[in-house]
Amino acid sequence: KTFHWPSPEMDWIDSVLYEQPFFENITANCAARDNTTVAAQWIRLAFHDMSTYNVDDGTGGLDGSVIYEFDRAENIGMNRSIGDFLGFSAPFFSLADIIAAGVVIGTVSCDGPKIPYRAGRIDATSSGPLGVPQPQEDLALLTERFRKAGFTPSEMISFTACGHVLGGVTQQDFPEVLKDRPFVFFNEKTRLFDNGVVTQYLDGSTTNPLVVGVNETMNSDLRIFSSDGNATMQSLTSPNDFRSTCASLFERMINTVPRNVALTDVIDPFDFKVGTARLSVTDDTNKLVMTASLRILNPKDNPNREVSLVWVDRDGTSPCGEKCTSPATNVSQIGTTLLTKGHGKTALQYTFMVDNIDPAKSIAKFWFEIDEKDGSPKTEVKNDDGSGYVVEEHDVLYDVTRSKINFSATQANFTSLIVIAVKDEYAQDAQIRLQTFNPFLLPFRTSVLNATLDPQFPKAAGYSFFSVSPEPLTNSFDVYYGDVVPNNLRQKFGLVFEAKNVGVLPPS
Ligand code: HEM
Repeated sequence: KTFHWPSPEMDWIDSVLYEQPFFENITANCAARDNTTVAAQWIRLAFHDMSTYNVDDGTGGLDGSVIYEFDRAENIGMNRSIGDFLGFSAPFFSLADIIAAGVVIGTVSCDGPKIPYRAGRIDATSSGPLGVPQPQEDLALLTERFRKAGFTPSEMISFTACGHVLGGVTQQDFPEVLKDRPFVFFNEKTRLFDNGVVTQYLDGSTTNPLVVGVNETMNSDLRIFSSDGNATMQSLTSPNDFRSTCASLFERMINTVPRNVALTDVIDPFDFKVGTARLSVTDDTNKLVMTASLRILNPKDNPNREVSLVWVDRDGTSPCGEKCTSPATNVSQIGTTLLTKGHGKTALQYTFMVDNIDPAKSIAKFWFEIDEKDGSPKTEVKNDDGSGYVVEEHDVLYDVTRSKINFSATQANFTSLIVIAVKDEYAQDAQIRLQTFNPFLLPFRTSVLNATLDPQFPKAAGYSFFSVSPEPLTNSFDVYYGDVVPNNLRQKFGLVFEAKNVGVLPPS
Protein backbone atom coordinates (compact mmCIF):
# COMPACT_ATOMS: atom_id res chain seq x y z
CA LYS A 1 0.00 0.00 0.00
CA THR A 2 1.70 3.12 -1.18
CA PHE A 3 0.98 6.04 -3.44
CA HIS A 4 2.88 6.96 -6.56
CA TRP A 5 5.19 9.72 -5.39
CA PRO A 6 4.90 12.63 -5.60
CA SER A 7 1.36 13.03 -4.38
CA PRO A 8 1.18 16.09 -2.15
CA GLU A 9 -2.54 15.38 -1.87
CA MET A 10 -2.17 11.91 -0.37
CA ASP A 11 0.80 13.03 1.67
CA TRP A 12 -1.23 15.80 3.31
CA ILE A 13 -4.42 13.82 3.90
CA ASP A 14 -2.46 10.93 5.37
CA SER A 15 -0.58 13.32 7.63
CA VAL A 16 -3.79 14.90 8.98
CA LEU A 17 -5.18 11.44 9.72
CA TYR A 18 -2.12 9.58 10.92
CA GLU A 19 0.70 11.98 11.79
CA GLN A 20 -0.26 15.50 12.83
CA PRO A 21 -1.15 16.13 16.45
CA PHE A 22 -3.02 19.39 15.76
CA PHE A 23 -6.45 18.11 14.76
CA GLU A 24 -6.55 15.03 16.95
CA ASN A 25 -5.34 16.98 19.99
CA ILE A 26 -8.67 18.82 20.09
CA THR A 27 -10.46 15.54 20.79
CA ALA A 28 -7.60 13.61 22.42
CA ASN A 29 -8.74 11.06 25.00
CA CYS A 30 -12.35 11.89 24.22
CA ALA A 31 -11.82 15.45 25.44
CA ALA A 32 -14.65 17.13 27.35
CA ARG A 33 -16.03 20.50 26.27
CA ASP A 34 -19.24 22.52 26.82
CA ASN A 35 -20.54 19.80 29.23
CA THR A 36 -20.28 17.21 26.46
CA THR A 37 -17.36 15.84 24.44
CA VAL A 38 -15.68 17.28 21.38
CA ALA A 39 -16.26 13.98 19.56
CA ALA A 40 -20.02 14.20 20.18
CA GLN A 41 -20.09 17.72 18.78
CA TRP A 42 -18.14 16.66 15.70
CA ILE A 43 -20.38 13.64 15.02
CA ARG A 44 -23.55 15.68 15.40
CA LEU A 45 -22.16 18.36 13.08
CA ALA A 46 -21.40 15.75 10.42
CA PHE A 47 -24.88 14.26 10.79
CA HIS A 48 -26.53 17.63 10.35
CA ASP A 49 -24.37 18.51 7.35
CA MET A 50 -25.17 15.14 5.78
CA SER A 51 -28.90 15.45 6.45
CA THR A 52 -29.41 17.70 3.42
CA TYR A 53 -29.00 14.60 1.23
CA ASN A 54 -31.82 13.80 -1.16
CA VAL A 55 -31.66 10.19 -2.31
CA ASP A 56 -34.30 10.90 -4.96
CA ASP A 57 -32.12 13.25 -7.00
CA GLY A 58 -28.66 12.55 -5.56
CA THR A 59 -28.03 16.08 -4.30
CA GLY A 60 -26.80 17.34 -0.93
CA GLY A 61 -25.14 15.20 1.69
CA LEU A 62 -21.84 15.81 3.41
CA ASP A 63 -20.80 18.93 1.52
CA GLY A 64 -19.95 21.55 4.12
CA SER A 65 -23.27 23.33 3.44
CA VAL A 66 -23.78 23.47 7.22
CA ILE A 67 -21.74 26.70 7.34
CA TYR A 68 -24.59 28.41 5.49
CA GLU A 69 -27.24 26.83 7.73
CA PHE A 70 -26.27 27.84 11.28
CA ASP A 71 -29.26 30.13 11.67
CA ARG A 72 -31.73 27.26 11.21
CA ALA A 73 -33.62 25.99 14.25
CA GLU A 74 -32.58 22.43 13.34
CA ASN A 75 -28.93 23.41 13.66
CA ILE A 76 -29.05 25.02 17.06
CA GLY A 77 -25.74 24.69 18.88
CA MET A 78 -23.98 23.57 15.72
CA ASN A 79 -21.57 26.47 15.36
CA ARG A 80 -19.86 25.64 18.67
CA SER A 81 -17.39 23.31 17.02
CA ILE A 82 -16.99 24.60 13.47
CA GLY A 83 -13.80 26.47 14.41
CA ASP A 84 -12.12 23.12 15.10
CA PHE A 85 -12.17 22.31 11.38
CA LEU A 86 -10.37 25.39 10.17
CA GLY A 87 -6.77 25.26 9.06
CA PHE A 88 -6.49 21.70 7.78
CA SER A 89 -8.04 22.05 4.36
CA ALA A 90 -6.33 22.45 1.03
CA PRO A 91 -7.64 22.89 -2.50
CA PHE A 92 -7.89 19.08 -2.66
CA PHE A 93 -9.10 18.56 0.93
CA SER A 94 -12.43 20.24 1.52
CA LEU A 95 -14.19 21.38 4.66
CA ALA A 96 -16.52 18.40 4.15
CA ASP A 97 -13.47 16.10 4.04
CA ILE A 98 -12.21 17.35 7.38
CA ILE A 99 -15.70 17.16 8.91
CA ALA A 100 -15.76 13.52 7.77
CA ALA A 101 -12.29 13.00 9.24
CA GLY A 102 -13.64 14.43 12.50
CA VAL A 103 -16.12 11.55 12.71
CA VAL A 104 -13.36 8.98 12.19
CA ILE A 105 -10.87 10.62 14.56
CA GLY A 106 -13.45 11.63 17.17
CA THR A 107 -14.96 8.15 17.32
CA VAL A 108 -11.58 6.49 17.86
CA SER A 109 -10.61 9.10 20.46
CA CYS A 110 -13.57 7.86 22.56
CA ASP A 111 -12.56 4.19 22.13
CA GLY A 112 -15.06 3.68 19.33
CA PRO A 113 -14.54 1.53 16.23
CA LYS A 114 -12.27 2.29 13.31
CA ILE A 115 -14.19 3.75 10.36
CA PRO A 116 -12.69 3.56 6.85
CA TYR A 117 -11.89 7.01 5.48
CA ARG A 118 -12.12 8.33 1.93
CA ALA A 119 -11.49 11.92 0.75
CA GLY A 120 -12.67 13.81 -2.31
CA ARG A 121 -15.77 15.61 -1.04
CA ILE A 122 -16.63 18.92 -2.67
CA ASP A 123 -17.86 21.87 -0.65
CA ALA A 124 -21.21 23.43 -1.45
CA THR A 125 -21.27 27.16 -2.09
CA SER A 126 -24.70 27.75 -0.57
CA SER A 127 -27.15 26.21 1.88
CA GLY A 128 -28.88 22.91 1.20
CA PRO A 129 -32.54 22.01 1.75
CA LEU A 130 -33.98 21.57 5.24
CA GLY A 131 -34.02 18.00 6.44
CA VAL A 132 -32.45 17.37 9.85
CA PRO A 133 -34.79 15.22 11.95
CA GLN A 134 -36.10 17.08 14.99
CA PRO A 135 -37.34 15.67 18.30
CA GLN A 136 -40.88 17.04 18.06
CA GLU A 137 -41.54 15.29 14.72
CA ASP A 138 -43.80 12.26 14.50
CA LEU A 139 -42.61 8.82 13.47
CA ALA A 140 -43.89 9.08 9.90
CA LEU A 141 -42.00 12.33 9.28
CA LEU A 142 -38.83 11.07 10.97
CA THR A 143 -38.97 7.89 8.88
CA GLU A 144 -39.40 9.96 5.73
CA ARG A 145 -36.45 12.17 6.65
CA PHE A 146 -34.20 9.12 7.04
CA ARG A 147 -35.52 7.58 3.81
CA LYS A 148 -34.67 10.78 2.00
CA ALA A 149 -31.17 10.65 3.45
CA GLY A 150 -30.82 7.06 2.23
CA PHE A 151 -31.60 5.02 5.36
CA THR A 152 -34.26 2.29 5.87
CA PRO A 153 -36.57 2.32 8.92
CA SER A 154 -34.43 -0.30 10.64
CA GLU A 155 -31.23 1.62 9.84
CA MET A 156 -32.90 4.73 11.26
CA ILE A 157 -33.11 2.94 14.60
CA SER A 158 -29.51 1.66 14.61
CA PHE A 159 -28.15 4.92 13.26
CA THR A 160 -29.90 7.02 15.91
CA ALA A 161 -28.73 4.61 18.63
CA CYS A 162 -25.16 4.86 17.31
CA GLY A 163 -25.43 8.64 17.01
CA HIS A 164 -26.61 8.87 20.60
CA VAL A 165 -23.76 6.83 22.08
CA LEU A 166 -21.73 9.98 22.68
CA GLY A 167 -22.85 13.30 24.09
CA GLY A 168 -26.28 14.37 25.21
CA VAL A 169 -28.78 17.19 25.36
CA THR A 170 -27.99 20.79 26.27
CA GLN A 171 -30.78 22.69 28.02
CA GLN A 172 -29.85 25.97 26.38
CA ASP A 173 -30.45 24.36 22.97
CA PHE A 174 -33.50 22.27 23.89
CA PRO A 175 -35.28 23.80 26.90
CA GLU A 176 -38.35 21.77 25.95
CA VAL A 177 -36.41 18.54 26.51
CA LEU A 178 -34.40 19.49 29.59
CA LYS A 179 -36.25 21.66 32.06
CA ASP A 180 -34.16 21.59 35.19
CA ARG A 181 -30.56 20.70 34.31
CA PRO A 182 -28.00 22.28 31.99
CA PHE A 183 -26.95 19.01 30.36
CA VAL A 184 -27.66 15.26 30.47
CA PHE A 185 -25.66 12.57 28.66
CA PHE A 186 -27.56 9.99 26.60
CA ASN A 187 -25.57 7.46 28.65
CA GLU A 188 -24.72 8.81 32.10
CA LYS A 189 -22.51 5.79 32.90
CA THR A 190 -19.65 6.56 30.50
CA ARG A 191 -18.43 9.27 28.16
CA LEU A 192 -16.80 6.61 25.99
CA PHE A 193 -18.16 4.55 23.15
CA ASP A 194 -20.23 1.56 24.28
CA ASN A 195 -23.73 0.22 23.73
CA GLY A 196 -25.20 1.39 27.04
CA VAL A 197 -27.63 3.51 25.03
CA VAL A 198 -29.12 0.21 23.80
CA THR A 199 -28.87 -2.00 26.90
CA GLN A 200 -30.08 0.69 29.30
CA TYR A 201 -33.01 1.39 27.01
CA LEU A 202 -33.93 -2.30 26.97
CA ASP A 203 -33.53 -2.86 30.73
CA GLY A 204 -35.39 0.32 31.63
CA SER A 205 -32.49 2.06 33.38
CA THR A 206 -31.82 4.65 30.67
CA THR A 207 -31.54 8.34 31.49
CA ASN A 208 -31.53 9.34 27.79
CA PRO A 209 -33.52 12.61 27.79
CA LEU A 210 -34.97 11.77 24.35
CA VAL A 211 -36.42 8.53 25.80
CA VAL A 212 -37.53 9.37 29.32
CA GLY A 213 -38.08 13.13 29.01
CA VAL A 214 -41.11 14.59 30.73
CA ASN A 215 -42.29 16.11 27.47
CA GLU A 216 -43.52 13.11 25.48
CA THR A 217 -43.66 15.05 22.23
CA MET A 218 -39.90 15.45 22.39
CA ASN A 219 -39.15 11.78 23.10
CA SER A 220 -38.03 11.04 19.56
CA ASP A 221 -35.53 8.33 20.55
CA LEU A 222 -38.34 6.46 22.30
CA ARG A 223 -40.55 6.72 19.20
CA ILE A 224 -37.74 5.56 16.96
CA PHE A 225 -36.27 2.81 19.16
CA SER A 226 -39.70 1.26 19.79
CA SER A 227 -40.97 1.67 16.24
CA ASP A 228 -40.47 -2.01 15.32
CA GLY A 229 -41.37 -3.46 18.70
CA ASN A 230 -37.73 -3.14 19.84
CA ALA A 231 -36.57 -5.81 17.36
CA THR A 232 -33.66 -3.73 16.04
CA MET A 233 -32.63 -2.58 19.52
CA GLN A 234 -32.60 -6.21 20.67
CA SER A 235 -30.29 -7.08 17.78
CA LEU A 236 -27.73 -4.57 19.07
CA THR A 237 -27.08 -5.98 22.53
CA SER A 238 -23.76 -7.60 21.61
CA PRO A 239 -21.06 -4.94 22.08
CA ASN A 240 -19.06 -6.18 19.10
CA ASP A 241 -22.00 -6.31 16.72
CA PHE A 242 -22.99 -2.86 17.90
CA ARG A 243 -19.52 -1.48 17.18
CA SER A 244 -19.44 -2.91 13.69
CA THR A 245 -23.00 -1.74 12.95
CA CYS A 246 -22.08 1.77 14.07
CA ALA A 247 -18.83 1.74 12.10
CA SER A 248 -20.66 0.89 8.91
CA LEU A 249 -23.47 3.42 9.51
CA PHE A 250 -21.00 6.19 10.34
CA GLU A 251 -19.09 5.22 7.20
CA ARG A 252 -22.33 5.52 5.21
CA MET A 253 -22.98 8.89 6.83
CA ILE A 254 -19.61 10.37 5.86
CA ASN A 255 -19.77 8.85 2.38
CA THR A 256 -23.22 10.30 1.69
CA VAL A 257 -22.21 12.87 -0.92
CA PRO A 258 -23.79 14.37 -4.04
CA ARG A 259 -24.07 11.83 -6.84
CA ASN A 260 -21.53 13.65 -9.02
CA VAL A 261 -18.80 13.48 -6.35
CA ALA A 262 -16.29 10.64 -6.67
CA LEU A 263 -14.59 9.74 -3.41
CA THR A 264 -11.04 8.36 -3.31
CA ASP A 265 -10.22 4.80 -2.35
CA VAL A 266 -10.06 4.13 1.38
CA ILE A 267 -6.96 5.89 2.74
CA ASP A 268 -5.25 3.48 5.10
CA PRO A 269 -1.82 4.38 6.45
CA PHE A 270 0.85 3.78 3.80
CA ASP A 271 3.50 1.14 4.48
CA PHE A 272 6.23 3.49 3.34
CA LYS A 273 5.47 7.14 3.09
CA VAL A 274 7.89 9.52 1.44
CA GLY A 275 7.32 13.15 2.30
CA THR A 276 8.06 16.23 0.21
CA ALA A 277 11.60 16.43 -1.13
CA ARG A 278 12.35 20.13 -0.86
CA LEU A 279 15.32 21.57 -2.75
CA SER A 280 16.43 25.06 -1.82
CA VAL A 281 19.52 27.25 -2.11
CA THR A 282 21.83 27.43 0.91
CA ASP A 283 22.31 30.95 2.21
CA ASP A 284 26.08 30.90 2.33
CA THR A 285 27.69 28.17 0.25
CA ASN A 286 26.24 28.58 -3.24
CA LYS A 287 25.00 25.02 -3.08
CA LEU A 288 21.63 23.33 -2.92
CA VAL A 289 20.22 21.49 0.04
CA MET A 290 17.44 18.90 -0.04
CA THR A 291 15.29 17.75 2.85
CA ALA A 292 13.20 14.59 2.65
CA SER A 293 11.57 12.04 4.92
CA LEU A 294 10.62 8.39 5.02
CA ARG A 295 7.99 6.94 7.32
CA ILE A 296 8.15 3.23 8.04
CA LEU A 297 5.03 1.51 9.29
CA ASN A 298 5.23 -1.14 12.00
CA PRO A 299 9.02 -1.32 12.14
CA LYS A 300 10.63 -4.08 14.16
CA ASP A 301 12.15 -2.84 17.38
CA ASN A 302 15.75 -2.48 16.20
CA PRO A 303 18.03 0.28 17.47
CA ASN A 304 20.74 -0.84 15.02
CA ARG A 305 18.69 -0.16 11.92
CA GLU A 306 20.31 2.20 9.46
CA VAL A 307 18.18 4.07 6.96
CA SER A 308 19.85 6.00 4.17
CA LEU A 309 18.80 8.19 1.32
CA VAL A 310 20.63 7.27 -1.89
CA TRP A 311 20.78 9.65 -4.81
CA VAL A 312 22.16 10.29 -8.25
CA ASP A 313 22.60 13.63 -9.96
CA ARG A 314 21.24 14.92 -13.26
CA ASP A 315 24.17 13.51 -15.24
CA GLY A 316 22.86 10.12 -14.15
CA THR A 317 26.11 9.64 -12.28
CA SER A 318 27.18 10.22 -8.77
CA PRO A 319 29.66 12.72 -7.42
CA CYS A 320 30.48 10.34 -4.56
CA GLY A 321 31.63 7.17 -6.28
CA GLU A 322 29.17 4.42 -7.05
CA LYS A 323 26.29 6.25 -5.35
CA CYS A 324 25.77 9.04 -2.88
CA THR A 325 24.38 7.97 0.44
CA SER A 326 23.14 10.19 3.24
CA PRO A 327 22.26 8.68 6.60
CA ALA A 328 19.11 9.85 8.36
CA THR A 329 19.69 12.97 10.42
CA ASN A 330 16.86 12.21 12.82
CA VAL A 331 14.41 9.47 13.70
CA SER A 332 11.27 9.85 15.77
CA GLN A 333 8.25 7.84 16.74
CA ILE A 334 5.14 9.41 15.25
CA GLY A 335 1.48 8.52 14.92
CA THR A 336 -1.96 9.70 15.95
CA THR A 337 -4.43 7.71 17.99
CA LEU A 338 -6.12 6.78 14.73
CA LEU A 339 -2.88 5.13 13.63
CA THR A 340 -2.00 3.48 16.93
CA LYS A 341 -5.38 2.55 18.42
CA GLY A 342 -7.50 2.67 15.27
CA HIS A 343 -5.18 0.73 12.99
CA GLY A 344 -3.00 -0.92 15.64
CA LYS A 345 0.18 0.36 13.94
CA THR A 346 3.28 2.20 14.98
CA ALA A 347 5.49 4.37 12.80
CA LEU A 348 9.01 5.74 12.71
CA GLN A 349 9.81 8.86 10.77
CA TYR A 350 13.32 9.22 9.37
CA THR A 351 14.35 12.63 8.15
CA PHE A 352 17.21 13.47 5.82
CA MET A 353 19.15 16.51 4.82
CA VAL A 354 21.45 16.31 1.84
CA ASP A 355 23.60 19.40 1.61
CA ASN A 356 26.47 20.53 -0.53
CA ILE A 357 24.59 19.65 -3.72
CA ASP A 358 26.18 21.01 -6.88
CA PRO A 359 23.50 23.34 -8.33
CA ALA A 360 24.54 22.50 -11.90
CA LYS A 361 23.84 18.81 -11.40
CA SER A 362 21.31 18.87 -8.58
CA ILE A 363 19.57 15.65 -7.57
CA ALA A 364 17.75 13.78 -10.30
CA LYS A 365 16.46 10.86 -8.36
CA PHE A 366 16.65 9.33 -4.92
CA TRP A 367 15.49 6.28 -3.04
CA PHE A 368 16.01 4.71 0.36
CA GLU A 369 17.90 1.74 1.77
CA ILE A 370 16.92 0.12 5.03
CA ASP A 371 19.59 -1.99 6.65
CA GLU A 372 18.47 -3.90 9.72
CA LYS A 373 22.14 -4.77 10.41
CA ASP A 374 21.19 -8.33 11.26
CA GLY A 375 22.56 -10.06 8.19
CA SER A 376 19.29 -9.83 6.28
CA PRO A 377 19.40 -8.17 2.85
CA LYS A 378 18.82 -4.41 2.71
CA THR A 379 15.34 -3.28 1.77
CA GLU A 380 15.17 -0.75 -1.06
CA VAL A 381 12.25 1.68 -1.07
CA LYS A 382 11.96 2.91 -4.65
CA ASN A 383 8.45 4.27 -5.30
CA ASP A 384 5.46 2.07 -6.05
CA ASP A 385 6.75 1.14 -9.50
CA GLY A 386 10.38 0.62 -8.44
CA SER A 387 11.58 3.62 -10.44
CA GLY A 388 12.85 5.71 -7.54
CA TYR A 389 11.75 9.18 -6.56
CA VAL A 390 12.33 11.55 -9.43
CA VAL A 391 12.89 15.22 -8.62
CA GLU A 392 11.23 16.91 -11.59
CA GLU A 393 11.75 20.56 -10.81
CA HIS A 394 15.13 22.29 -10.63
CA ASP A 395 14.47 25.70 -12.15
CA VAL A 396 11.67 27.12 -9.98
CA LEU A 397 12.00 26.19 -6.31
CA TYR A 398 10.16 27.07 -3.12
CA ASP A 399 13.15 28.42 -1.26
CA VAL A 400 12.43 27.42 2.33
CA THR A 401 15.90 28.64 3.36
CA ARG A 402 14.93 32.29 2.69
CA SER A 403 11.19 32.10 3.34
CA LYS A 404 9.83 33.34 6.64
CA ILE A 405 6.78 32.83 8.80
CA ASN A 406 5.77 35.20 11.62
CA PHE A 407 3.42 34.04 14.33
CA SER A 408 1.43 36.26 16.68
CA ALA A 409 2.08 35.70 20.39
CA THR A 410 -1.01 33.47 20.68
CA GLN A 411 -0.23 31.71 17.38
CA ALA A 412 -3.79 32.54 16.30
CA ASN A 413 -2.48 34.63 13.42
CA PHE A 414 0.49 34.35 11.13
CA THR A 415 1.95 36.01 8.07
CA SER A 416 4.61 34.81 5.71
CA LEU A 417 7.14 35.89 3.15
CA ILE A 418 7.38 33.23 0.48
CA VAL A 419 10.60 33.19 -1.54
CA ILE A 420 10.85 31.46 -4.89
CA ALA A 421 14.27 30.68 -6.37
CA VAL A 422 14.36 30.90 -10.17
CA LYS A 423 17.33 29.76 -12.26
CA ASP A 424 19.02 32.87 -13.64
CA GLU A 425 18.39 31.94 -17.26
CA TYR A 426 14.65 31.90 -16.60
CA ALA A 427 14.55 34.85 -14.21
CA GLN A 428 14.64 37.69 -16.73
CA ASP A 429 11.06 38.99 -17.09
CA ALA A 430 9.80 35.89 -15.30
CA GLN A 431 6.16 35.88 -14.26
CA ILE A 432 6.09 33.99 -10.98
CA ARG A 433 2.59 33.48 -9.67
CA LEU A 434 1.35 31.88 -6.49
CA GLN A 435 -2.11 30.47 -6.16
CA THR A 436 -2.63 30.71 -2.43
CA PHE A 437 -5.14 29.06 -0.13
CA ASN A 438 -6.49 30.30 3.18
CA PRO A 439 -8.31 27.57 5.13
CA PHE A 440 -8.99 29.72 8.20
CA LEU A 441 -11.69 32.01 6.81
CA LEU A 442 -15.08 30.63 5.78
CA PRO A 443 -15.67 30.07 2.96
CA PHE A 444 -12.03 29.24 2.19
CA ARG A 445 -10.19 31.71 0.01
CA THR A 446 -8.04 31.19 -3.06
CA SER A 447 -6.02 34.09 -4.49
CA VAL A 448 -3.51 34.54 -7.30
CA LEU A 449 -0.50 36.73 -6.46
CA ASN A 450 2.55 37.88 -8.38
CA ALA A 451 5.95 37.34 -6.79
CA THR A 452 8.54 39.98 -7.67
CA LEU A 453 12.32 40.02 -7.72
CA ASP A 454 13.40 40.69 -4.14
CA PRO A 455 16.54 42.85 -3.81
CA GLN A 456 17.14 41.78 -0.21
CA PHE A 457 18.26 38.37 -1.52
CA PRO A 458 21.38 38.55 -3.72
CA LYS A 459 21.73 35.99 -6.49
CA ALA A 460 23.24 32.70 -5.35
CA ALA A 461 24.09 29.33 -6.88
CA GLY A 462 22.80 30.50 -10.26
CA TYR A 463 19.38 31.48 -8.91
CA SER A 464 17.51 34.77 -8.49
CA PHE A 465 14.97 35.22 -5.74
CA PHE A 466 11.37 36.37 -6.05
CA SER A 467 9.11 36.95 -3.08
CA VAL A 468 5.53 37.69 -2.10
CA SER A 469 3.59 38.06 1.16
CA PRO A 470 0.24 36.26 0.99
CA GLU A 471 -2.67 37.42 3.14
CA PRO A 472 -2.41 36.44 6.82
CA LEU A 473 -3.47 32.84 7.60
CA THR A 474 -2.60 31.56 4.13
CA ASN A 475 -1.30 28.05 4.79
CA SER A 476 -0.33 26.81 1.35
CA PHE A 477 0.24 27.70 -2.28
CA ASP A 478 1.06 26.36 -5.72
CA VAL A 479 3.79 28.07 -7.73
CA TYR A 480 3.34 28.81 -11.44
CA TYR A 481 5.86 30.07 -13.98
CA GLY A 482 3.61 32.16 -16.21
CA ASP A 483 -0.15 32.07 -16.23
CA VAL A 484 -2.04 29.96 -13.73
CA VAL A 485 -2.68 27.02 -16.05
CA PRO A 486 -1.84 23.36 -15.38
CA ASN A 487 1.17 23.23 -17.71
CA ASN A 488 2.87 26.05 -15.85
CA LEU A 489 2.62 24.49 -12.40
CA ARG A 490 6.14 24.15 -10.94
CA GLN A 491 5.70 23.55 -7.21
CA LYS A 492 2.52 21.96 -5.96
CA PHE A 493 1.33 22.50 -2.42
CA GLY A 494 4.09 24.37 -0.68
CA LEU A 495 3.29 24.85 2.97
CA VAL A 496 4.12 28.18 4.57
CA PHE A 497 5.09 26.20 7.68
CA GLU A 498 8.06 24.77 5.79
CA ALA A 499 9.72 28.21 5.92
CA LYS A 500 12.94 27.93 7.88
CA ASN A 501 12.88 31.42 9.38
CA VAL A 502 10.37 31.84 12.17
CA GLY A 503 9.63 35.25 13.64
CA VAL A 504 7.11 37.00 15.82
CA LEU A 505 4.39 39.36 14.65
CA PRO A 506 4.32 42.71 16.39
CA PRO A 507 1.30 43.01 18.72
CA SER A 508 -1.66 44.46 16.82
C1 HEM B 1 -34.62 11.24 14.85
C2 HEM B 1 -33.36 11.40 14.83
C3 HEM B 1 -32.62 12.33 15.73
C4 HEM B 1 -33.06 13.35 16.51
C5 HEM B 1 -34.47 13.87 16.62
C6 HEM B 1 -31.93 13.87 17.20
C7 HEM B 1 -31.98 14.89 18.11
C8 HEM B 1 -30.95 15.28 18.91
C9 HEM B 1 -31.02 16.29 19.93
C10 HEM B 1 -32.25 17.09 20.29
C11 HEM B 1 -29.81 16.40 20.49
C12 HEM B 1 -29.36 17.38 21.57
C13 HEM B 1 -28.53 18.46 20.93
C14 HEM B 1 -28.24 19.63 21.81
O1 HEM B 1 -28.70 19.67 22.95
O2 HEM B 1 -27.55 20.56 21.35
C15 HEM B 1 -28.97 15.45 19.84
C16 HEM B 1 -27.65 15.25 20.14
C17 HEM B 1 -26.83 14.45 19.40
N1 HEM B 1 -27.16 13.76 18.26
FE1 HEM B 1 -29.01 13.41 17.58
N2 HEM B 1 -30.84 13.17 16.85
C18 HEM B 1 -31.22 12.23 15.94
C19 HEM B 1 -30.42 11.33 15.30
C20 HEM B 1 -29.04 11.36 15.36
C21 HEM B 1 -28.20 10.61 14.51
C22 HEM B 1 -28.64 9.66 13.39
C23 HEM B 1 -26.96 10.92 14.84
C24 HEM B 1 -25.79 10.33 14.12
C25 HEM B 1 -24.63 10.66 14.03
C26 HEM B 1 -27.00 11.85 15.95
C27 HEM B 1 -25.94 12.38 16.66
C28 HEM B 1 -26.03 13.16 17.79
C29 HEM B 1 -24.93 13.45 18.69
C30 HEM B 1 -23.50 12.95 18.56
C31 HEM B 1 -25.43 14.25 19.70
C32 HEM B 1 -24.68 14.81 20.90
C33 HEM B 1 -24.23 16.22 20.67
C34 HEM B 1 -23.54 16.82 21.86
O3 HEM B 1 -23.40 16.19 22.91
O4 HEM B 1 -23.10 17.98 21.73
N3 HEM B 1 -28.30 12.12 16.22
N4 HEM B 1 -29.68 14.78 18.88
